Amino acid sequence: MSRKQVDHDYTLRSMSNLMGDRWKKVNDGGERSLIKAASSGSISSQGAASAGAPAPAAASSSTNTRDLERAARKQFQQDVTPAFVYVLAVFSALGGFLFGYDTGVISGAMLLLKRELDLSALWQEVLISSTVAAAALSALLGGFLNGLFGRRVCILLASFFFTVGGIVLSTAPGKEALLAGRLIVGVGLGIASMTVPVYIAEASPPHLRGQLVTVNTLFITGGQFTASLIDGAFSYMRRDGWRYMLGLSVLPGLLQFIGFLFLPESPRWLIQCGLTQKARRVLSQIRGNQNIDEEYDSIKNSIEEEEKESGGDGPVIWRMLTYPPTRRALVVGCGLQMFQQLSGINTVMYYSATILQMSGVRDDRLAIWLAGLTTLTNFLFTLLGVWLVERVGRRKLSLGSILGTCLSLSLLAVGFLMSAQHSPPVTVHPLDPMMANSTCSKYQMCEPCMLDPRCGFCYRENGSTLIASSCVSVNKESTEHAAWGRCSNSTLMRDQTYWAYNYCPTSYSWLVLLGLVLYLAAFAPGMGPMPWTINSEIYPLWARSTGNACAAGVNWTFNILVSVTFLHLAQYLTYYGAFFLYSSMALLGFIFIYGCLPETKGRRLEEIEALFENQLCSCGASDSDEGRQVEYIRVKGSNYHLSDNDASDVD
Ligand SMILES: O[C@H]1[C@H](O)[C@@H](O)[C@H](O)[C@@H](O)[C@H]1O
Repeated sequence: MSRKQVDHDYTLRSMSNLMGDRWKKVNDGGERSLIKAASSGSISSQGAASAGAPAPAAASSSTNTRDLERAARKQFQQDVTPAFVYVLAVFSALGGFLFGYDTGVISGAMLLLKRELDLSALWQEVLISSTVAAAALSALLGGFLNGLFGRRVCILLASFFFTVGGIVLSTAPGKEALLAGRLIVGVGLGIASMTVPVYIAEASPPHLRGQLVTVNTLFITGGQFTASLIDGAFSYMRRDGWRYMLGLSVLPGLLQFIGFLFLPESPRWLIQCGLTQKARRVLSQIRGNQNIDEEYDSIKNSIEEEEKESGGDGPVIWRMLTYPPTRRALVVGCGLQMFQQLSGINTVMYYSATILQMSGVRDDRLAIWLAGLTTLTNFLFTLLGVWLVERVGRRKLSLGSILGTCLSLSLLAVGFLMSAQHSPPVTVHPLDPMMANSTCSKYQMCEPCMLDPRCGFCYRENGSTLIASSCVSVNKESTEHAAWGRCSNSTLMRDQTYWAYNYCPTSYSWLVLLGLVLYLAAFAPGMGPMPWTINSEIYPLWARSTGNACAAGVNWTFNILVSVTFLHLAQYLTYYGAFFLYSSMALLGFIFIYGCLPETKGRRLEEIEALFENQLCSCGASDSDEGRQVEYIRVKGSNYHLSDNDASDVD
């Protein structure tokens, strides 16, 4: 399949409203082809009919024509996109919002929780990572549930888990109940993360599919931003503030649950299950006043064909692995998710507060609010992705994004390297009153001192010079203070005395800050959303839920792997080593995407399987006509050709 071609039945009703008199002005010969065929030989059965139309009109009419074409496109898209599809996408994307909210809110909640419930470091780790681990497992299980019960039931199930989890968390009497709540929320996250993109993709018309699925990632980053605002607001409430932070997720969970009691099942899943009458009803409901015969037939035919081709019995995953096109799609889908996480997004987000502290923001509260700026930047640049996805396509967007990610990670690494090379020396070595010869007092420079998780750097600042700097053991209860000495509590910390844990004061912080901003600007529009969007469209229907389940499972697994290993990585490789490593991962990701990802923009879900029929990594050869979007509308036997690229003429 080399060219996208959408063939819609279209009544003259809306077209004639639109063209009215102008049509009469340029035509006096009754109904015939309005626009000549695509200049570069976009011949199809319908296109061929157009090609036989009379010669092009004079150049003077070309401006009119372009206006006409633009207006026709607008009208066409308005008619094929009833508001219902948007309602459906927004209610589904609440799952994305909860994904972002529940993964983001925990860092702020933990600051309060650890004090109030006296949590050990192990319990803190367990509470944070249990959700991600549960999500990884339930995403895999979600594939099975999706195939069995359908997308709608799975989304209902996920929102039920979000709601119950939120209630358990906000009323938890102790850490065990908190763990139960976090696990329940994690199960919801896994199911929602794999189901929502599939559901939106299956309900959307092809020209909007990328945008609407990308909206789900916009909701993820929106959820992360909201979580940072809520964390900031409730951080002032020392007692029980965490109950509100964790419990507020009940509201969107409940809203989604109620919404989905009324929203329909995916028509594609219904057809697959043989519920054809219901599928027809749903399809015409979500396509508004459109004639759905052609779309319905095309889905039905391709399901029948797919089933014949993929053949054989056995578990879906086995059939996927033994059938070359789905095996290739699975490699691409899982590879994208893996490289998304290996590019270190969650480390960068998590580490942003420290990066800000390095830049001289010393007030804790201010650092929390400023960390909100990081999540806001992530959100705003994802918005750019929503705008770009249908304009430049998935492949170019992913390639540009991962290249930018790779370069900005290198800049971050250089920033850390410069900071390390100009690391301030330890000038005083006070004796540790508790353990006379602790390791901390042996360090001569700030860099090794801060890389050791047991130590922190205590110093005074006189203008821009550091004086009386020492490396001291950290307080075991809270990393905000030293275990002893002048940095051990706020009252002793007068006269420009500061405690730096996890970072060193540096004059190169601007470089790190610049790297952070560029990183988010590059990652968020492409590598953030594209793995989800592309996975929702590259598998044939019979393999879609399993394919998405595997890819989401890979995403969550690498998420936990990268975040759990970061501090150890930093300890062994230093910060700049860790960021250079992420940068090389992004470079590998670039090569992978360049070689293996075909363009899926504008194609019908049923056409996409053909893109994976050839050898796996053919450097995008299958999308030679990428960007050419050709849509045909049948106007009582005539052909209207909408082309993005041509200045077509009216005959
Ligand atoms: O696509 C999302 C998004 O980019 C988030 O910001 C990130 O935290 C998730 O891990 C990722 O899957």
